[in-house]
Amino acid sequence: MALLELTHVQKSYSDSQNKRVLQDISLTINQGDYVAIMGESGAGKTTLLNIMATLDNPIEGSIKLNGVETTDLSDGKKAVFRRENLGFIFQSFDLLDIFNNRDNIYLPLVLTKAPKAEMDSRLNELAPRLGIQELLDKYPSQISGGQRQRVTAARALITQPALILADEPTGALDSKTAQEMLSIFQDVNAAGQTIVMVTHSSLSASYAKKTLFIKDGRIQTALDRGEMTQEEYLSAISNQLTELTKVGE
Ligand SMILES: Nc1ncnc2c1ncn2[C@@H]1O[C@H](COP(=O)(O)OP(=O)(O)OP(=O)(O)O)[C@@H](O)[C@H]1O
Repeated sequence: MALLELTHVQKSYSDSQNKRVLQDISLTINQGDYVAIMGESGAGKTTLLNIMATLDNPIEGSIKLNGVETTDLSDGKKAVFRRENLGFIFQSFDLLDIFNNRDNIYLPLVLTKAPKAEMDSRLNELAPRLGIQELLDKYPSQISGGQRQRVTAARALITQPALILADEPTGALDSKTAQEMLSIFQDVNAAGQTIVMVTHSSLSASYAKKTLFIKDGRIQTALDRGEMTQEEYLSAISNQLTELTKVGE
């Protein structure tokens, strides 16, 4: 079933001489997909993710999430829609320093008036997996960037959203913690949640089921993992990235 459908999406920013940052993006993400988005710096990956997230509007095109045309929603409705359908692991969507980490993680559930016992039981399951038990009573300003990233992941995962959107989720993590985060993503994906992840890391992308390569605001190519082992997929992704940088040289 199509969870997210982008049709002929175009984007330019008014302060960049109307250069098309996204040229003509059409893609479908089905329920249960795990999609990595790769491409060089400035290719348009974060812009695309922000548009999928309803945090930014395209200048042309349609975005349907769960069958709802999100470009037509008012800002208030978009906020409710995001809360009900999406989980964000974005650096720009940082934790609030007025709350400790536990309350930051609970916040999206508090907004949906979830019972406290339910919040506790979900956090008790997530916290050890993300290695954040010791951090829950601290405040975001008291922990490192990588630790904040893990707390942010808990905040995104605790609502069990239909679609998890992640921008460089392993960027600030050491390799062991990065592997942990990716294995959690694999588990939640196996349990039916859909993930879209922007990454510069071929290794991170090799955990996904499909990788989209963006160049100059267009999807240049897509690579399905299919029956490949993770090692074979990693090598295919690395080769594709090399090809991508060659084109137009
Ligand atoms: N708010 C903005 N206003 C003006 N131009 C922007 C804005 N955000 C991004 N851009 C421009 O749009 C283009 C695509 O940026 P985007 O951040 O989407 O790329 P990216 O592929 O995510 O890059 P990176 O890997 O470096 O994060 C770049 O040329 C960038 O300078």
